[in-house]
Amino acid sequence: MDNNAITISNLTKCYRLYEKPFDRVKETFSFSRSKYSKEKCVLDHISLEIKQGDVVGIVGTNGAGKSTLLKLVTGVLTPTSGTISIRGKIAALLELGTGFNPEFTGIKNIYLNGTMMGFSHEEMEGKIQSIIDFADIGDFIYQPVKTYSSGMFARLAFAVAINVEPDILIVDEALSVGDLRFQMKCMDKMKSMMDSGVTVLFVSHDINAIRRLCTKGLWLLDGKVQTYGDTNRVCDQYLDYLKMCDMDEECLPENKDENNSEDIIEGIAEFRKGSEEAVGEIAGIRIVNEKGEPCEEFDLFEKMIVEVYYDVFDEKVAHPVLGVALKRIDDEYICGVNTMLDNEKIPWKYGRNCYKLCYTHGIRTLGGRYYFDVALFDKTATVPIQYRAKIKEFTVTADYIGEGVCIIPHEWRK
Ligand SMILES: Nc1ncnc2c1ncn2[C@@H]1O[C@H](COP(=O)(O)OP(=O)(O)OP(=O)(O)O)[C@@H](O)[C@H]1O
Repeated sequence: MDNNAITISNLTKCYRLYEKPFDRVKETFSFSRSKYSKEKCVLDHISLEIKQGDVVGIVGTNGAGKSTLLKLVTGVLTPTSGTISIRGKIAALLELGTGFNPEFTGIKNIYLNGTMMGFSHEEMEGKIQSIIDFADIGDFIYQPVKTYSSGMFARLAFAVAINVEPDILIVDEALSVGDLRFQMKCMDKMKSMMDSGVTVLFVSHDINAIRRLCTKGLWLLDGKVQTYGDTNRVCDQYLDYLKMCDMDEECLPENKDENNSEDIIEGIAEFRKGSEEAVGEIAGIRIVNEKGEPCEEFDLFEKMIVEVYYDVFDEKVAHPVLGVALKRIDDEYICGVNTMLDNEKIPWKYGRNCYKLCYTHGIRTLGGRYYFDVALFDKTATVPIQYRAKIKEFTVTADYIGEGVCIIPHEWRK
């Protein structure tokens, strides 16, 4: 038997969209079965296995289908096709209001929620005091929830969801509601639930929270699973996608499989004499690890060597300079170095030359996709002999979850 808490197979959720409200009536009563609607699939054949104890962070742009997925898992919505099988009791924190009756008091809603989760009245009696204490909304607990502020409402919803000892907890972006102290209290409680093996599905636009809390990441793109697996990898890919979106209207995701790996293995084209006026030309670069193996992926602390191959046609250039610029996929300039600044003299002999830049202590940027620009300059490092932008892309992987642009070497002291 598998140890899945949630198994989702071929799950699809579609809506019928009608241009005018009356079109729905026309379609229902049409003898010729004419269609007056368009079908919109917001989740498209999703299959997922979520193991017991997994804490899955779900990311995706607005409208990707995250909330719909959570609502289907909790049973608030029914699928158009496909199946979901659940093992254990679910508690859910969905959009404000879901699962609560506005006319009922807080207390009555607690019992109502408990019943929906499968607890008996007696079982809920044993839990009610801890829920009331956790919510901490004073006498409002005896008032109808329609009189609550959104903060009070969130407190009650949270208090119920995390005090009923669920096997599966589902949280849709709810943490941002309520005051800071309450958020910390909830986070504390959620963390201990995660540590005690509760399965969690957690939708958030806060990527750093997902990195810190989740054991797995799920990226939904247009109702489909784009990636599911290692949290950092999923977050890095998703962030790169967002950066690309900023740059590119079409917003196409990076498809790693399309990368031509032959290029890395075969390396650089042979020396060919350039045009009359050319004095030198960059043939290409290889990014290799400590063992000299070409790599596409580096841990942020891993030694990286950039081998720059260039062809010299005119040996008379005095003190040429080699520059290497590291940039993030969204063109953010991370770090540029050149041989003039470092008092290095590069070889400049007719034919193929090579000079290597070694990042001895690793790239130390946050995880994600980056690229190099490489250039040859005159001795002042201002006039380019040749500038090759975006000559090679690569990925930085990072287990250390810092924030910002790079991880500066550091230590803590008393
Ligand atoms: N009842 C409905 N009828 C038609 N379309 C709907 C309905 N409910 C949701 N949708 C559409 O389904 C898509 C997915 O919505 P969903 O709320 O799941 O996205 P989301 O990823 O949670 O987005 P957000 O980050 O903005 O909360 C959206 O395009 C939304 O407009």
